[in-house]
Amino acid sequence: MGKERIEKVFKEKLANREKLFVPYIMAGDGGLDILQERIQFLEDSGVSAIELGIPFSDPVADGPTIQKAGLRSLKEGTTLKGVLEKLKEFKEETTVPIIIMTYINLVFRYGLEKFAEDARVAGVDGVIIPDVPMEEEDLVTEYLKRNDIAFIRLVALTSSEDRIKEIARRSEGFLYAVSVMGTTGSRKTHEEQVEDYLKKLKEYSSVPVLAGFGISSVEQARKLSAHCDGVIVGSRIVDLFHEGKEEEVKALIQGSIQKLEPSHQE
Ligand SMILES: O=P(O)(O)OC[C@@H](O)[C@@H](O)c1c[nH]c2ccccc12
Repeated sequence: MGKERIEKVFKEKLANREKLFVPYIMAGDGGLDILQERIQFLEDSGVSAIELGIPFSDPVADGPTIQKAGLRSLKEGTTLKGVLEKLKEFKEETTVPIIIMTYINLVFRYGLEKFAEDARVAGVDGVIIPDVPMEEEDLVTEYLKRNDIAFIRLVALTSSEDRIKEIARRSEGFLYAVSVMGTTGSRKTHEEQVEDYLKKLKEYSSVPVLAGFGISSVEQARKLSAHCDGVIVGSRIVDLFHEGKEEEVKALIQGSIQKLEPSHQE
């Protein structure tokens, strides 16, 4: 359970020459009653962990797809408390690591200490809180540490070398490399830049490095994970589930994992 579960599962998959795949889903999109079934489906499809979003009224880091999913979920009456209670109900049957993604406001409202404790009891292994900067993280990490929950850190393409080094040094569970693709500059230059960035992160980080943001196809997932340990896919998965295209979700996951053939030197 906890941080060790993430690290153990990831290590086993990597030792088995699989790339890591972490889907993001919005908790309560379609109602909390389907959460267990959805987690089970993803687990059976071979994911390495699940990033479970908590809906929030002011999701500053979310794109339009995830914002819409958040609104649907809020309409269903989803709360942080409700999600943790639901997870707790079936935690004995869940073997895939669960990572909660929430904004700090919701955590403050819940109570930091209580959140960390209730998350542990619910079987949560890690959390992502994108609006807590490195300079202010101690407040949160103290409680998470006590409950053995990994605080997953994000790095950006625009982070300075020193900042990248420091975040990588502190990383737990895995390092989330925000790798937005195809926005500025020529495609080639951009790809080279992302490649160097991921390679650098790999060098500094003692935990696996996963690339996320803007990945929606098997081709993109394979391209990026060639330079790191795997990928995180959010919006595409959220859309496919919403449209009822579960088989496409499975195909995206399984195509991206691309188990590597053992090399002849071994
Ligand atoms: O949706 P995308 O482009 O596939 O990117 C993943 C992302 O949505 C997911 O990890 C996420 C959802 N909300 C966030 C807020 C901050 C950081 C990350 C996230």
